[in-house]
Amino acid sequence: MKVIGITGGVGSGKSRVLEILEREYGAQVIQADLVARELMEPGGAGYEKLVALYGDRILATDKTIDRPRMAALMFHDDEMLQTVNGIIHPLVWASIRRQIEGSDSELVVVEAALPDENHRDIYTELWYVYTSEENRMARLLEGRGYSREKTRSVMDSQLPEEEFRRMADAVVDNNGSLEDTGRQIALLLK
Ligand SMILES: CC(C)(COP(=O)(O)OP(=O)(O)OC[C@H]1O[C@@H](n2cnc3c(N)ncnc32)[C@H](O)[C@@H]1O)[C@@H](O)C(=O)NCCC(=O)NCCS
Ligand SMILES: Nc1ncnc2c1ncn2[C@@H]1O[C@H](COP(=O)(O)OP(=O)(O)OP(=O)(O)O)[C@@H](O)[C@H]1O
Repeated sequence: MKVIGITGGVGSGKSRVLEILEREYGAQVIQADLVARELMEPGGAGYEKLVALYGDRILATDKTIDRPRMAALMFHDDEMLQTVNGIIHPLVWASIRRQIEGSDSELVVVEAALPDENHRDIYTELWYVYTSEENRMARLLEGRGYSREKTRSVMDSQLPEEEFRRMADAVVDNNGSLEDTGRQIALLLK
């Protein structure tokens, strides 16, 4: 089994790269963001811990976690960011490891915006999806309706580009068309 990690900053195109790997190469896809989301639903292992710490400040009226509100708090408060990461990330990595162990797929792809040196052993290879900040900003404003301010605060909460490059085994440049990105992926998988 080959396990490829896909990392990169917010809006760099990780999900698009995942789609190509799933559609054209039959990869099984695991997304850390989605794993975290499930853990934070009522009944999930992370929900009680976060609610015990932050209470109504992060809850919607139906008692689910109010994600836009939590983003507005967390991406502007480094202490909260570190605390949430400390609660959620160990649970996310444990879940990802279990899913890989239980998989019989030849190719598994793990999308993680936040690569962690301590979990590098999960991947056979780690790819960094590189897109300039200007292009990411433009794509997120247009494609996802993010505000400039939200995008900036998430970017500032993530690793700097040099760190991503240092950890990665390969770089996929997604500044051009998706066809171009697809060609780079084909070469990397040769
Ligand atoms: C704050 C939350 C509720 C905001 O949810 P929302 O639906 O608005 O955004 P979404 O989850 O799509 O994330 C938006 C962008 O921020 C990035 N991001 C999310 N969490 C983090 C974090 N802890 N540090 C840096 N970037 C992050 C995502 O990769 C994505 O690029 C959510 O991001 C969250 O619960 N984060 C903490 C859990 C976490 O670290 N998840 C990331 C993968 S493990
Ligand atoms: N090569 C490309 N050309 C044009 N638009 C693109 C390209 N790649 C991605 N996009 C668009 O940019 C936006 C961000 O891409 P995507 O959702 O794949 O990023 P991501 O890295 O998965 O984001 P996140 O970190 O939030 O999970 C989307 O609207 C997507 O359609």
